[in-house]
Amino acid sequence: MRYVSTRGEAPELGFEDVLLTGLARDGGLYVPAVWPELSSRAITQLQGRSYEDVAFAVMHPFIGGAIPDDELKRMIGQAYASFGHPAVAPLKQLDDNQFLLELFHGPTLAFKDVAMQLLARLMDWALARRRTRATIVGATSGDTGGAAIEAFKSSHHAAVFMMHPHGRVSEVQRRQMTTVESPSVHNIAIEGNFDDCQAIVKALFNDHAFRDRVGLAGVNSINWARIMAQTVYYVTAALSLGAPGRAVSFCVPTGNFGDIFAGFVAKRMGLPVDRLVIATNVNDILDRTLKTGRYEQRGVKASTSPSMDIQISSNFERLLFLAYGRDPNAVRHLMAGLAQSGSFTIGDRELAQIRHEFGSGATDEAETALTIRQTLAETGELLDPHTAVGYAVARKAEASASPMVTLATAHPAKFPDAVEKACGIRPGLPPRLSGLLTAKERFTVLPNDVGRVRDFILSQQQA
Ligand SMILES: Cc1ncc(COP(=O)(O)O)c(C=O)c1O
Ligand SMILES: N[C@@H](CCOP(=O)(O)O)C(=O)O
Repeated sequence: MRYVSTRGEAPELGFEDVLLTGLARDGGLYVPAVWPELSSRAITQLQGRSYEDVAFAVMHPFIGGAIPDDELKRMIGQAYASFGHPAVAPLKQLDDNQFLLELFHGPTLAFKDVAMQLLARLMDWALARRRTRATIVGATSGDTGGAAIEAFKSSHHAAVFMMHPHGRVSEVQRRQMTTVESPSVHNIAIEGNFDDCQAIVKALFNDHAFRDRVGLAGVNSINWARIMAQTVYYVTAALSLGAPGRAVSFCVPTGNFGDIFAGFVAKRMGLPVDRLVIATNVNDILDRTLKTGRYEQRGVKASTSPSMDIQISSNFERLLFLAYGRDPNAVRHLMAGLAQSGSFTIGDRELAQIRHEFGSGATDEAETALTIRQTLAETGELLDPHTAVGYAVARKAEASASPMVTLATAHPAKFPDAVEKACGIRPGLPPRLSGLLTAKERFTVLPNDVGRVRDFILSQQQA
């Protein structure tokens, strides 16, 4: 499989290079040059198979011959062995037509574990094979950071520098990052929001001298392998609900647009997906974009679903590339507009195409809390605020014959204050995390300044 940049000015790469490269050298994001096909026959053959078997079948075409089959199977097996549910991503029925896809059974209780547990193994394997080291720099609004640190904390080949917005993640999320004791883990609290952190990551990738000097790598959804691994659970969910004979819709709590883009990839491959519904919190840029055609940044508002407090959705660039017929000139033009004025307008034809594939909806804070309360009363299920945003939108989405699956992206125990305030119940952490709230924290506060972050990374590497 070959991969191309959305901005068309970086070299085409194979899977292993894409895995270790992160952002393309032209500032774009890598996407496969063609979509592998998941035929009806192939989907039928996956019925009744384990998560690990489906993962191998779905991901193999993206990896091609880059990793021997037995090695890939071993890494998939190890990645999901630590999950607290044998199905890895179990499906739960809430109502006649409403389902939850529980993606929080991994070690850090959020959907990020699903891809990150595998990504760390793939990257370590590739780095060991090349006898080289990587410096991972990431940005998190709360969950990517914890998942990455957990997955890479024992890596012999990578150091992790993770930036989170200072004071804007939940205490559990922060502590899952800052209490991990490992010489190769460095936490940076940026005096800014998630968009600032992500902008610093991209600026460091675009500093080619720095990038080459430290062997920069990415574990955000910039990295194609993250999207690839997230595609798998759309397939397992659809299989459970009757694919290939029955189409399924998905409603996805959305921030950086990586998770729902993975669903779009599954659809492009041939999975019978009916609607893909983008659910946003008060940071509703994507909902507004779908309704008006104008992608327009406004200030990030802090919410009870902090992981979705994002205004610049990195992966939307991948969708634009596809909507514009894989035209990198169009993407460069739109991204230049975003950099200059904080906005761009999508062409009528392209907007119609996007609307054909995606629906959208937004919820405010009151509706999120109400959804937590009502869902508990009606079904006994305790939702985290991100999942509640998704479920609120799923229930409002236009009626469709297909089952609607909301992605349950985090465990409520990661957001005990918000959940307790909404419904009076304070969810407790699992026993294995009982020491989290008293463990010693380590992090460095830095201003929202790429130069200061660069200097910090270099100083830690020399130390
Ligand atoms: C719990 C949770 N839900 C939803 C999202 C949004 O996912 P994405 O950024 O892939 O759109 C995130 C952050 O990524 C998250 O941590
Ligand atoms: N919500 C995310 C933000 C980063 O998203 P990613 O999918 O690009 O890693 C988080 O929790 O950190």
